[in-house]
Amino acid sequence: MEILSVQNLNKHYPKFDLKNVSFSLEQGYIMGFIGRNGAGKTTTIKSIMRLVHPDSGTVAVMGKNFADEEFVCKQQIGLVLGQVSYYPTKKLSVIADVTRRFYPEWDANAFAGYLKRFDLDPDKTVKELSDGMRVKFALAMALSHNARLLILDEPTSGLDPVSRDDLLELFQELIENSERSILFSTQITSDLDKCADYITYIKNGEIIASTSRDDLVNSYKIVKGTRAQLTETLLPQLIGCKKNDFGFTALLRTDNLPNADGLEIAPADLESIMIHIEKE
Ligand SMILES: Nc1ncnc2c1ncn2[C@@H]1O[C@H](COP(=O)(O)OP(=O)(O)OP(=O)(O)O)[C@@H](O)[C@H]1O
Repeated sequence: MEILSVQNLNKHYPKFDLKNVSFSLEQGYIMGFIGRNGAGKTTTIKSIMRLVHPDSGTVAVMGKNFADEEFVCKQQIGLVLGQVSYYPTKKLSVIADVTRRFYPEWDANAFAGYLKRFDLDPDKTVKELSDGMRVKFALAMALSHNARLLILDEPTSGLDPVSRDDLLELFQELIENSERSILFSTQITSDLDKCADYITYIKNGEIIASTSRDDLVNSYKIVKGTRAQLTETLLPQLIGCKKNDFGFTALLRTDNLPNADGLEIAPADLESIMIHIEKE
């Protein structure tokens, strides 16, 4: 079942446009949302949640139109925005007490269980938590109102590699029974190599790919060659070609491999795909 469907979202800012953003996410999967700084990831997430008003477009959560049934849709979503701050001087237990009033499905036992599991002391204040603990606290809250869709804006930024790995393992565990899905934006593409089933890639406010990670990665190759191998036929097919004194490195669509005879060919990963596409 489609847990999230985004169709033709548009949002105009004086110096930026989100243009016809469309993608969808099935239940039971993790989707990574990538793009350079300023590409429009947060604006997309905020437009989905109607924290900013999109100029046009529709969002559906489990088949329900978000604009028509905002309350019902929001019950299904756990949103964790970057730099989760809440009220720094309030205790976790107090914040949870306020939050639970907005969620009829709030499960106090589940909340206590997640606090224990994430090693969070309810008597601590938010400012006493590390960045990783703040993300975990936000997740504990989202999971305690039984959110089916977790939308996380850069949840792993600012975390050390071990805490990031911990969190990625948790994400995978959270989708294990196929009831939940996770959409998370990140700059750290290696995190997505580890856990994302799907990738949505936004560039200058436009979605340039939304597909399975494997399909995306397999549809490109990294090619290297000498200057002499940079022929007129090959050149237009190279994406983000970087030249140096000895030769060149570029991205090539796998479909165009027949034109790469004699070149050194290596698999692409998300980072190299992004770097070459952005350089183009
Ligand atoms: N309230 C606003 N008013 C005007 N412009 C805005 C507003 N919010 C965001 N923008 C602009 O929209 C563009 C996209 O910003 P957005 O925060 O969505 O990018 P992002 O992909 O999340 O970037 P980052 O990875 O740096 O967080 C930027 O050029 C930003 O300056």
